Amino acid sequence: MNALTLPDIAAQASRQALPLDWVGMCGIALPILIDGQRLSAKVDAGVSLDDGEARGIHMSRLYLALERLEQEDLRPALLRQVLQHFLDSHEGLSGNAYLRIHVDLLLKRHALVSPLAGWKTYPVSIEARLENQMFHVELKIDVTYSSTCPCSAALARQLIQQQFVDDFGNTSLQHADVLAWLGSVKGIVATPHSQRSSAQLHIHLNNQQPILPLAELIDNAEAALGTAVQTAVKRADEQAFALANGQNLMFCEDAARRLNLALQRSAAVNAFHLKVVHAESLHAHDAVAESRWTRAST
Ligand SMILES: Nc1nc2c(ncn2[C@@H]2O[C@H](COP(=O)(O)OP(=O)(O)OP(=O)(O)O)[C@@H](O)[C@H]2O)c(=O)[nH]1
Repeated sequence: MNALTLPDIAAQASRQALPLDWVGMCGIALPILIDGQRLSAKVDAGVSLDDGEARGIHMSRLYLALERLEQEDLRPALLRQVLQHFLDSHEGLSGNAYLRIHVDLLLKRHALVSPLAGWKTYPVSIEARLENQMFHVELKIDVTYSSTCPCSAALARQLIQQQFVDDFGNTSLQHADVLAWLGSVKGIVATPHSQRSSAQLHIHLNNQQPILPLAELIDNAEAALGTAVQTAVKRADEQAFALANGQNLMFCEDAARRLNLALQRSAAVNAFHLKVVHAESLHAHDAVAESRWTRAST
C-alpha cells in the first residue's frame, strides 16, 4: 500500500459547509533557539479554514513547517516565513496563519553585592499572525518582583516612634543607649508587609522590529520596578535587598504607572496592556492594577 491508496479524509467535502477561524495543533514540543540559547518550547500552530466546504486542514504540513524554528534564531522575519509557509501549503483553504510559542526564557542575574549569579526564568509567549496579509507580533512576558506597602511602612514607623516615646520619653538621651535600642527588637517593633508580585506584560511589537527584544524589555521592566526577585543570595545581598525595598515602597498603582512609562519609552513597542498583581500578605486576596497604551502614530 502506498500514499496514493491511503484514505484522505481531509480532502473530503464537509457535511456542514462552514468556515472556521482557527484550526491547528496546540502544545507541540519544539527545541527553539533564542539569542543562541536552546530552549524547550510548546508551540500552537494554526490557520483559518476559510473554505467551508473542505472537511479539514493538513495538520502535518503545519507541523513540518515548524522545523525551521529548530534551526534558526527566533526573529520576526523567521516567524513571518513560517506563517507564509503555512498559507502556501494551504492554498485555497486558508487566508490567515497563527503561531504561539510558549517558553521559559532563562536569564543569568547577578547578585546585588556578592560576586555571585544565578538563573531566573521568565515565562514568555510569542504570538505571531499573518491576518489579511498583515503581519503582527505580540509578546507576553511575566516579571516577578518584590513590593513593600507604603501605607504599612508608615504605620510601622508610627509604632516605632511610639515605642521610642515609651522607652525614652522622660530620660536624657545617651547616644550609646539609642544605638543599642535601634539594634534591639524594640527598635523595629513593627514591620511593613511586602510581597512577591508579578507584572504581566502584553506587548504589541512595532512591525519594523528586526529582533525580538525580550531581554531588553525585561531589563527595562525590572529597572522600572526596582526590586526584582533575586537568584543567588548571601547575607550581604539580603541586606542590600532589604535596603532597596525600604527605598522602593510601592502600591500596585505605583508599579503599573512605572511600567507604563518605561514601556512607552521603548521604540520597539507599539501598544501594550499590562497587569500587576501584588499577592498581598495582608489579605488572602490580591491588589491588582492594569494599564493600556497605544502609540499615537499607529
Ligand atoms: N484535519 C485534521 N487532521 C487530523 C485531526 N486529528 C488527527 N488528524 C490527522 O493528521 C494527519 C495529517 O494530516 P494531513 O496533513 O492531511 O496528512 P497527509 O494527507 O498525509 O498529508 P498531505 O498529503 O500533505 O495532505 C492525518 O492522518 C489526520 O488524520 C483533526 O482533527 N483534523
